[in-house]
Amino acid sequence: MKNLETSSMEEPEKTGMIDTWLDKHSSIYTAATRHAFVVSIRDGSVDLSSFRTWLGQDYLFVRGFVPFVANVLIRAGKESGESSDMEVILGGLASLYDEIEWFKREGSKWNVDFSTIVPQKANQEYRRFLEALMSSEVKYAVIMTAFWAIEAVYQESFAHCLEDGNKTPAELTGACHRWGNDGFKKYCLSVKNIAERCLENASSEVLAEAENVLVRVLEHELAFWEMSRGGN
Ligand SMILES: Cc1ncc(CN)c(N)n1
Repeated sequence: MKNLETSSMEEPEKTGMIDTWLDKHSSIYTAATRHAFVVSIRDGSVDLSSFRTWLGQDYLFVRGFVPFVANVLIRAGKESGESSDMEVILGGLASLYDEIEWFKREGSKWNVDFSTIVPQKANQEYRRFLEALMSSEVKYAVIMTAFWAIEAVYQESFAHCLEDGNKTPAELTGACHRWGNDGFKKYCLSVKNIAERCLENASSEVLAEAENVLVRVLEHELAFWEMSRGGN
């Protein structure tokens, strides 16, 4: 993913609520970021019909994710109090244009006709969840936590496919680089730092809601990988 680094300065990683929650919910976090489908890409044993299923379903997901990120952007403009939030989110939104174009190229490469694909249950449920998060009742700190988790699962998963010792097939490295690259990692860290800043000032009710939403994102991500591995 390109154009996501808004500054050449390294952003420090802070320990805060999100890391506490990831420790507490480490089994679902690991399940979402080291799923058998991802591991099969890394070890080269991936079933290409599963990859094609993932590709088609994720294309549909990303089209639903665009309005979600646009909603986060609007909220950042109105509610954040930090002007730099908007730049970070705008960078992410802009890169989704490239992402959709990338999906279309991959669709042609893998003979996946997106116009005939219908969203499977896990995809529909995830998209419904995103729609509910767009409600104005949902606090900025909560939506930012969800946004970070959605991006971070892909970053962690695909970066794993590029780590030393991988046997990722050459024709799949493009997908892995899209979310596993360093710029995307830094972007995720910027989003995490925004979420952490908001959580520092949040009430106990908002903290409980953010923790719950974080776990629910991880569950949806896990179900999405499971759906992909199901193939067809
Ligand atoms: C299901 C899913 N989750 C996250 C991402 C990363 N934007 C994605 N493309 N698809």
